[in-house]
Amino acid sequence: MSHYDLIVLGAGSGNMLPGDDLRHLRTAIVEPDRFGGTCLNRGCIPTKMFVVAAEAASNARAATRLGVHATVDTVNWKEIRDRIFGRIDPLHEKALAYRRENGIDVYTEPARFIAPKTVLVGSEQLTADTFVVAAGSRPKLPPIPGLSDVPHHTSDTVMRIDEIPPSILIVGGGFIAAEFGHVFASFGSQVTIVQSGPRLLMAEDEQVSAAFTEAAAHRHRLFLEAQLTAVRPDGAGIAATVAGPAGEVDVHADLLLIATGRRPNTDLIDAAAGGLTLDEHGHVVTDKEYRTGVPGVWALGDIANHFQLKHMANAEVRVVAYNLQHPGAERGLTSTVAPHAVFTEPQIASVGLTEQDARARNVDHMVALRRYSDTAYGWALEDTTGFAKLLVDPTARALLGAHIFGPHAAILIQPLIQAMSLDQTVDQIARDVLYIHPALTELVEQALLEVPRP
Ligand SMILES: Cc1cc2nc3c(=O)[nH]c(=O)nc-3n(C[C@H](O)[C@H](O)[C@H](O)COP(=O)(O)OP(=O)(O)OC[C@H]3O[C@@H](n4cnc5c(N)ncnc54)[C@H](O)[C@@H]3O)c2cc1C
Ligand SMILES: NC(=O)c1ccc[n+]([C@@H]2O[C@H](COP(=O)([O-])OP(=O)(O)OC[C@H]3O[C@@H](n4cnc5c(N)ncnc54)[C@H](O)[C@@H]3O)[C@@H](O)[C@H]2O)c1
Repeated sequence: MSHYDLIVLGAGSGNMLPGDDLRHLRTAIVEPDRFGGTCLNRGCIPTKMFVVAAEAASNARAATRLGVHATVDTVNWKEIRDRIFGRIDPLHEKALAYRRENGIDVYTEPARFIAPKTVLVGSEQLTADTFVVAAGSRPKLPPIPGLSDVPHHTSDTVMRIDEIPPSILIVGGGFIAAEFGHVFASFGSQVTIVQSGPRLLMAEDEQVSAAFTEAAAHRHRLFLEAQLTAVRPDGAGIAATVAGPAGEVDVHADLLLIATGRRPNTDLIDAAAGGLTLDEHGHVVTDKEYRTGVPGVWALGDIANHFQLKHMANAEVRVVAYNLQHPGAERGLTSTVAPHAVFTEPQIASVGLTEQDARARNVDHMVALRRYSDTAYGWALEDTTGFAKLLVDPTARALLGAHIFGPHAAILIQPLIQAMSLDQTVDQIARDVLYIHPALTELVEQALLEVPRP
């Protein structure tokens, strides 16, 4: 049995916790897989590196409408894949060696609680005064009859395949379906998406979700309000029965990708044996300062929250690191504004309330909308579908939510996130700030100017 001041379970976001300020603590990190966790190894980073390559192919094809006649001769998947993972894979060994060189004990088998503040790692029992539980989440597999008998992928494995599949069937209509649909379609695959809901990206503002679903229908074969009721081997690929409003349809695909959400790894760490309380979705329950119900045990990231976003996990690490150093003066996140982006085509970014949220919660609101095509740079781009939509409190004239659908949405939304976080009014950010002409940021300025004045 070894005892530590601090044990961190999971070296995804958890690996950022032991910094200079906590160097005096005798620390262990338990990570059975790769340092960097989901985001670095099989999430944000590699997906966006594939998206960069997808955009290069997609932009080359789209340039024709501007009079630039380029063709995409070949997409060399192996070259793209090996370049991406050739950059990512060495980082694990470096991070692990760095931790060990700096006096941190690293355990490379999974941990599971056997009692509050006691974990079993391999055959070794570890105890600590302080635990930070950051063991993340993993893909959830739906109960599709026949699934265990056919080859299938999740986001964990699909980026390591050897060839671009001529056709791909994606089950699910969320972030991962939208991003991988874009990547594989840009690389020449025929993409079919089977989504249980009536639109793709159902959690987005309904106008964004509807516009994206319409755009996706031009690129992919879509089955909405549909389920896979059976799947079986078919040559080197699979055949699936898709049941939807139009009845049952058989679909063949060379590759099957399941993207129906993720579940927290609380079962893997036996959170219950550790005395941790779980919510109805299996997440560890914490207070606003990220304390669990067990004194000295903290939890952060995907295992503890519903955001499932890396910038939220990063912010939580900073808060927990602060709280470990300031007993009695703990704090929560300084901003409760949680933005996100979907790196698909067209790009999507969002912060705050959607219009359907505002209606459902009876929140008094005004809506302002500006199209890309009505701004100078959007006009130059000849964009036909993009828009920025704002929800505004008519009394406080503060932003309640912002949703952008179109090129560079993830960057364009940043001043609006700033405004919400810093409690600026729409009038301040519309009129007290200069926007560079004719940059695309004028979309944000002009959307703000569309907000009705009292
Ligand atoms: C395909 C994909 C794309 C994404 N893209 C984005 C994006 O663009 N932007 C964004 O903000 N977010 C994105 N995300 C979400 C983001 O990756 C996660 O929110 C983030 O990585 C969560 O960090 P975490 O530290 O909580 O978990 P993780 O990074 O998953 O780290 C948890 C670690 O715990 C380890 N672990 C598991 N079991 C045990 C155990 N028993 N004992 C000890 N350790 C254990 C795991 O091996 C893992 O390394 C994406 C996710 C996916 C799947
Ligand atoms: N850009 C980003 O920030 C980014 C990118 C990728 C993933 N992520 C994170 O990863 C998480 C997981 O992504 P995801 O796309 O797997 O989940 P998701 O929760 O975004 O979407 C899951 C979708 O699958 C559908 N679905 C569920 N069961 C189904 C079934 N049996 N048949 C057909 N459809 C079904 C749901 O209607 C939903 O639309 C996200 O919540 C997100 O936080 C973030």
